[in-house]
Amino acid sequence: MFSRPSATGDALLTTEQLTVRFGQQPVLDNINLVLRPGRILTLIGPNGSGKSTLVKTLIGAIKPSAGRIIRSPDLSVGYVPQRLHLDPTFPMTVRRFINLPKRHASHEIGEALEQAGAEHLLNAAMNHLSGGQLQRVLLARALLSRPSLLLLDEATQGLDHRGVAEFYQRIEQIRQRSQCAVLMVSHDLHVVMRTADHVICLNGHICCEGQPERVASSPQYQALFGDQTASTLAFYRHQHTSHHDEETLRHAG
Ligand SMILES: Nc1ncnc2c1ncn2[C@@H]1O[C@H](COP(=O)(O)OP(=O)(O)OP(=O)(O)O)[C@@H](O)[C@H]1O
Repeated sequence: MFSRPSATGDALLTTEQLTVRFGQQPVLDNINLVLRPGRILTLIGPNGSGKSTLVKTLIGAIKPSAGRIIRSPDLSVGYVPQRLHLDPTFPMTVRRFINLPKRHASHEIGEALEQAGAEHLLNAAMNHLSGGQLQRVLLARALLSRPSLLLLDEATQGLDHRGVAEFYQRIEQIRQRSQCAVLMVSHDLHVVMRTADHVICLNGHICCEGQPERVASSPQYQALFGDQTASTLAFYRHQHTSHHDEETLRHAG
């Protein structure tokens, strides 16, 4: 599981007292986390709480002001960004986009697109993709590096409920198939509470973390997400009660 980095063991990536400032503005303070193979860690937090900054620091795009990141030699990162800025006047197919900056063999591209549910989009124009289709293409591109760690920064932004559920299902299938670790930034509190192994609630610093129910019932979480807490917890309990009932029924049957 994720734990404080006293013993990093088989960790893919560990941060120790990671701190980021933009000029004089502190954005991340004393972040300690451990990412282990095959686990799903979800980052939640209000707007501006430093989630994207943390992800960008982990991929090396932002230099920490203090602290350090320890990366395993086995670490290979696949990154799905929050946004993609493409010049709308510059036509580009998915095939071409996915071969940037490095060309890949056709069978590898086919496999990555299939895993991401985007096999039919190979010859589509990038600037004609819907939000959900674009996310799948970005996911396919991230999978091409055969990541041991998949980093997703609000990958479900703009998707409807069904799109969100499908996306999370797909990530779970990918995790099971490749045993990669997943770190995702999410505002989908309901889904987070159902799918994450470990949740970190960020607000410049880690204000609470642990298994979903523990986080959802913590005072720090409630202070940040108060109005959403009751429904999130109710949803979580309903899901678990339903699973429990199914189990009981199965055993009884
Ligand atoms: N390059 C930058 N230069 C200066 N300030 C920045 C920079 N990038 C982010 N910030 C600031 O750092 C803070 C954290 O931003 P960040 O994007 O990490 O938050 P977030 O939790 O991902 O927010 P959201 O949920 O809205 O995506 C914000 O106050 C933001 O304005």
